[in-house]
Amino acid sequence: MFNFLINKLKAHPRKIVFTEGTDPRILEASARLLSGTFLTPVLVGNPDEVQKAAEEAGFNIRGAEIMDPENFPEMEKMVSTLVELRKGKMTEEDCRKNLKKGNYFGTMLVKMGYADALLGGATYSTADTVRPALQIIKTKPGSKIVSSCFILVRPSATGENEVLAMADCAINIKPTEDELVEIALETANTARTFGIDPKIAFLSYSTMGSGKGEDVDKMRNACEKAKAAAPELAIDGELQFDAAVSPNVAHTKCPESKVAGHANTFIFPDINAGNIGYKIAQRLGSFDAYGPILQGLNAPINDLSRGCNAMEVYSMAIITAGLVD
Ligand SMILES: CC(C)(COP(=O)(O)OP(=O)(O)OC[C@H]1O[C@@H](n2cnc3c(N)ncnc32)[C@H](O)[C@@H]1OP(=O)(O)O)[C@@H](O)C(=O)NCCC(=O)NCCS
Ligand SMILES: CC(=O)OP(=O)(O)O
Repeated sequence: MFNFLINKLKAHPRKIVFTEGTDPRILEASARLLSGTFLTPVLVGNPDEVQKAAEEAGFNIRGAEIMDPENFPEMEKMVSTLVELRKGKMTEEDCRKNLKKGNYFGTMLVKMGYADALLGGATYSTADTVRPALQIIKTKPGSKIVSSCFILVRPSATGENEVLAMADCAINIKPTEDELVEIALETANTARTFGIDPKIAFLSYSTMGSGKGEDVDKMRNACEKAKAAAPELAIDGELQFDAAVSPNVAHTKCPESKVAGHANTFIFPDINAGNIGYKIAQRLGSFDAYGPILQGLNAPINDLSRGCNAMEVYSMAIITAGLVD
């Protein structure tokens, strides 16, 4: 599934920071990455503790770099760089305190070029993983917000993977109409990267006016704005999930829609729906979930679900570093 990213990394090997260097899932994924030699793990933590955790868990992490915020030779330079970046928003004392934590320290390792990418969130919450990136790395030119998308993969009976994209399941709590448009267009790009020809459904509890309410209006308006912004894309809404994915239901509820019944890229109205929706697909629908993949950020930094396993960490590391331009 991710061979295209592995091949890219083989041509340009990278370094990826893991902010939770003693977590057994991170250590297992690191050992696996080290055997591939295309991605060097940079494990944040005390070297003795990281080595001890690796030995106890039985993983060989020879070749990994271990960086300890308590003993980092360039810490003074890092503090002054962060003070400058957060001028008026963080005092020097705040910066020193924050840089003792793996999330801020790791993000600054990327910002200052010690590493190419970062993956965190095995134990940190999404907010604590993403906040340093929002504050320090910022949005890339042309993006107003950072959003996120999940790629969901399920092997099908025909042997071909079923691949879907879902957004925003992790970052923007109550996106506005314009933010939903940006989320949809970014997600279409991410979907294409993973081989999906995006058919985008703006999801709701209503199909084409069958239900009423301001949340319905928001999804319909956002859908119309997205169509106007990207007329070349297949976009429709507002659609209920059954109308979006089932040709039979689509035939009954909205036979004129070209997206309904065949949608593969789903835009949720808010994070409640999105986060619950992707976890239902993952836990009850037998989909593997890769994400949240951050979109619109100025450097490749990604989050993990705290419920992740070592194989998901391994795949997310490849996705994160493989998306470096
Ligand atoms: C992402 C999130 C942590 C940001 O919230 P926050 O830290 O309270 O954000 P703040 O409003 O204090 O903003 C912090 C900085 O991030 C920036 N920011 C916040 N949200 C942003 C977004 N979506 N895109 C770009 N920048 C953003 C702000 O502009 C601000 O920058 P500044 O300090 O340089 O001015 C918050 O939206 C959140 O908790 N989202 C849900 C996370 C979650 O629980 N997901 C479920 C599990 S995956
Ligand atoms: C993405 C997500 O839901 O993360 P967590 O499970 O860690 O809250």
